[in-house]
Parts: sequence; structure tokens; C-alpha cells
Amino acid sequence: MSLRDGCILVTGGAGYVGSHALVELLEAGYSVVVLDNLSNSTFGSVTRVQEMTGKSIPTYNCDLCDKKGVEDIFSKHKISGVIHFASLKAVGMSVEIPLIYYRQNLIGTINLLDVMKEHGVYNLIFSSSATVYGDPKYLPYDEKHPTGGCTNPYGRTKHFIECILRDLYATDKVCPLSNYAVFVPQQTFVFTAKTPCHYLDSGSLLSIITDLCIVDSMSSAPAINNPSN
Ligand SMILES: O=c1ccn([C@@H]2O[C@H](COP(=O)(O)OP(=O)(O)O[C@H]3O[C@H](CO)[C@@H](O)[C@H](O)[C@H]3O)[C@@H](O)[C@H]2O)c(=O)[nH]1
Repeated sequence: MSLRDGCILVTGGAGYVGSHALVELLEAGYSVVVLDNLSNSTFGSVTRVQEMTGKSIPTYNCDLCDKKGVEDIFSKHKISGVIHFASLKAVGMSVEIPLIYYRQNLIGTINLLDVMKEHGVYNLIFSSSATVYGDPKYLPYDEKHPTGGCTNPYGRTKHFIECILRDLYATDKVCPLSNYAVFVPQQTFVFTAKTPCHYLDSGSLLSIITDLCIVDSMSSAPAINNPSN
């Protein structure tokens, strides 16, 4: 199934970055479905996106820790790819309530990956964070900077998820990724110019995007379908 034959599931799509991604995806001609537990947002943002674009967006108030709820969404919609923004993301709070961060971010992501596999969906863009780099060995960070050594639980959840995704990519007996998969670890600064749509159009099957400048990328919307940008 080509990506455009189905919908892109945007987890955390009601959030700040996720809702901007919706606009880009819709304007690039993708159909989208939103999953969000509304822990840090409302569906008002999605309503505004629908008003702006004139396109309708199925929305689900669903927590990724509710695996059955996630399965229901995959059963209702022909999902061809996922952009995974849903995440608790406050560094300070993650120090105060680490278990909640580990449960929401790690178990939620593992549930998502399980359900994707059950439904034969292997196209994923993961929204990571510059916190995976830990204390800088040099500045500015670039894609070659080592990850790990994170200084807080939030960063560790993102780092662990990157590790999980690398393992899945490496063991394609477990997770049958196509040979033409493009694995893009730590695309820290590329994302400013290259939107999620670029990655989808380039056939990325498992991409990790570290740190996001997607909101800025709104001004470079013409780059969406131009892989040379
Ligand atoms: O378990 C959870 C936790 C959060 N959310 C939702 O996820 C969205 C996250 O968006 P927001 O809180 O506005 O954060 P952003 O600034 O958009 O965070 C983006 O940028 C962060 C890095 O700065 C990444 O960690 C995040 O994954 C990415 O969404 C919100 O709608 C939340 O309601 C869920 O659906 N499930």
C-alpha cells in the first residue's frame, strides 16, 4: 500500500507541533487521523486546522497506553504511516514524576509499534528531542553528536525510544522493513527545511527526527514535495 492510499495517523496531533504538521500534511494531499489524549491540548487546534484547510480530520481522544483503543483506530482506518508526536515533554516535571514519563512515553510507544506491526504498518516518523544528546561534547550539536548520557527522565524516554527503533530496524526478521527503508537517525537540523511530507514522499520507512523546527518550516512550505530542498 502506498502512503497516499491510506491515512497518516498523527499521534499528539492536537499539540503545538502536531497541529502544524496536520496543515502541512493536508496541504500536501495526505489524509490524516489524529490520536491525542488531550493531556496538554484540546481538539480546538484540530478544529482550527479543519477550518483553515476545509478538510475533515477524524479525531480520537485516546491514550497510547490504551492498546485496545489504538487497535480500534487501526481497525477503523486504513493507516499507511504514522507520525508520532504524542509525548509528555516537560524536563522538570519528568524529574518529579519519572514513572509517569516512562509509562506514557515508553509503554505508549511500544503499544503503538505493536499495533503498527499487527497491521503491517512500518512507516514511522518519530518526534524526538535534542535532550537525547545529553551534556554537549561540542556545540552546536549536529547529527554526528553521540546520543545518551541524558540528564533527565524525559530525555531518557526519547533516547530509549530511538534505541528501540534502531533495534527494530536492525532486526528485520522481527520487524520486516523493506530493503529500501531510509533510516535517518538524528536529523537534528535538517528538519527545518524538510517537512514530514518530505520524509513520507521519500519513502522513509523508519525515520527518527531529533528536535523539531517544523513550525519554522511552515514558511518553507514549497519544500514539501521537493526532495532536493
Ligand atoms: O501520552 C501522551 C502525552 C501527550 N499527548 C499529547 O501529545 C501532544 C504533545 O504536544 P505538545 O504538548 O503541544 O508538545 P509539542 O511542543 O508539540 O512537542 C513536540 O516537540 C517535543 C520536543 O520539543 C517532542 O517531545 C514532542 O514529541 C513533540 O510533540 C499534546 O497534544 C498532548 O495532549 C498524548 O496524546 N499522549
